Amino acid sequence: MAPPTPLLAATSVTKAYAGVPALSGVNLVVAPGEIHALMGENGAGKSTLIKILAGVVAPDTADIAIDGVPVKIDSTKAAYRLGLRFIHQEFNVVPTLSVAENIFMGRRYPRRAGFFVDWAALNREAQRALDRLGIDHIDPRQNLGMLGLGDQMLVRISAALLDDAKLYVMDEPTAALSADESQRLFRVLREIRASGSSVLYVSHRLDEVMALCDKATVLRDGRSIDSGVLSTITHDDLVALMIGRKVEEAYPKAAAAPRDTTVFSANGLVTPGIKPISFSLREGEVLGVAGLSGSGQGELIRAIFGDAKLTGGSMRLGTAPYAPSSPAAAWQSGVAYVPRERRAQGLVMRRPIYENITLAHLRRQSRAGTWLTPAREKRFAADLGATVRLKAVGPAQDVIELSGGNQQKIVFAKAVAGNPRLLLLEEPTRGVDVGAKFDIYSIIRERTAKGAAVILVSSDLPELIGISDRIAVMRGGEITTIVEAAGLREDDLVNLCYGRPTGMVA
Ligand SMILES: Nc1ncnc2c1ncn2[C@@H]1O[C@H](COP(=O)(O)OP(=O)(O)OP(=O)(O)O)[C@@H](O)[C@H]1O
Repeated sequence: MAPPTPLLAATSVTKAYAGVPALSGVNLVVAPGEIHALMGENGAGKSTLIKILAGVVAPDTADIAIDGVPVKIDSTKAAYRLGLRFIHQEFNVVPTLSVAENIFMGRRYPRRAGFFVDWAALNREAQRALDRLGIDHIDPRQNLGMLGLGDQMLVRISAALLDDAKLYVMDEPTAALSADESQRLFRVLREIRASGSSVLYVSHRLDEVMALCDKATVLRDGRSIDSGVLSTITHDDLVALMIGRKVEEAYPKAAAAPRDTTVFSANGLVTPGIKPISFSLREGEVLGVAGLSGSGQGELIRAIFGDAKLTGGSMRLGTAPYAPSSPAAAWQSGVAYVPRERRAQGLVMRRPIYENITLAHLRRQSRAGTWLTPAREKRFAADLGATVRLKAVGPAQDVIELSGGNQQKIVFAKAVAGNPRLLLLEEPTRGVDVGAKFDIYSIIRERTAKGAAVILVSSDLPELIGISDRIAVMRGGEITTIVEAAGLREDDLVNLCYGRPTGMVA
């Protein structure tokens, strides 16, 4: 029997940026009614390929057919008309508009008398879109900007699901979602598959891909390496295809137990987003922070980083009182921060890599008595880049030209460069490929071996359990419990996040 006509066939896709190839003759074939994973390490070319399908980036060459018919995708409108829907990592939303207006963005609003916007109908339709994902905690009338990142992602996904399409393209949709929200998304994606439409799914979370997707296409260095049915390949072989080497995927163990010296303590800390919080951290200790999105994790980190108004309580760093008036003051005290919104908070996008890495350390470096020359800065950045396996043309390349995962590696490299005493990490491996992820864990271990303490906020539960010594669970702006990470099961942690007893099957 002849194979069915592919829903999407993209062949010989080539794209170079300023002469540097990002894609070299890539092929991607997606059948109707399948969830197809697009995989590859950071900088392999996944986003470039997706942007070409979305009509955002013009390819140098590409033959694209939908349902066997050759098409030209030269604008986002053309992609939309062809039945393609995109949910990107860095999405375009208008925070000052309502959830409903964002869901209907780019579409015709429901109208009364053919002229006036029918707001009631708009909100009703938006609610229907949210219902599909089982979302009942978001009011379509509230401003999108009031929502956390995870909820904003849910709104975007709801918008893409508003009308039936042929192919839904999702770039790391679960990176900002809680475990429960991810499960709801997967249920909808399976419904889409059952209806005969398809999903092209990009994720660095391999377990998720193995459980959800039918087939995968693997890119490496801008070339299609292989493509096939996922049930016929092992997890380890898939990693080896992506990275080109075997990767040790065990969470590195700490060289020694945390020492008894206290590095940091919070005593009754209160801000507008958190209720009194107290805990202390020892030298070499990693404290994980778990919780449903918007439970106060971000507020806690910002309070420690001098970026929130304290209305009560106090902190100590080592033996001295610690009350940073600004993030700059926190850096100066030896507290470093890897923010989750790297574009907004972590990077100066239109400046070179070396400036981004050294920016925060300028004073410390020049105070050491040597001039901070560009050559020295570049050398420093190149060394740090190598430790996180940065894929870039060189340290002088602008950050905006790097792939998402490589940008995240720079934020991390910048944070550890100054040998901080306290390292605040929010989703440090979000968007980072499996090889570099384990390099990042090793660097965390190196720091703790030298006595640094770490606070790790992460929605990746295996990571949280694998790297933390203890895990603080947050709910409604307070720490409800702190548990030992060793031996903790993922579903018990999920139950704790929901305030349910452990041992329950979610
Ligand atoms: N605007 C640009 N200018 C120059 N080079 C670019 C530009 N956009 C992407 N590149 C380069 O193209 C290559 C592929 O990047 P791409 O973003 O497609 O990777 P990716 O597979 O999506 O990675 P990630 O998993 O990190 O998101 C990278 O080497 C990147 O630096």
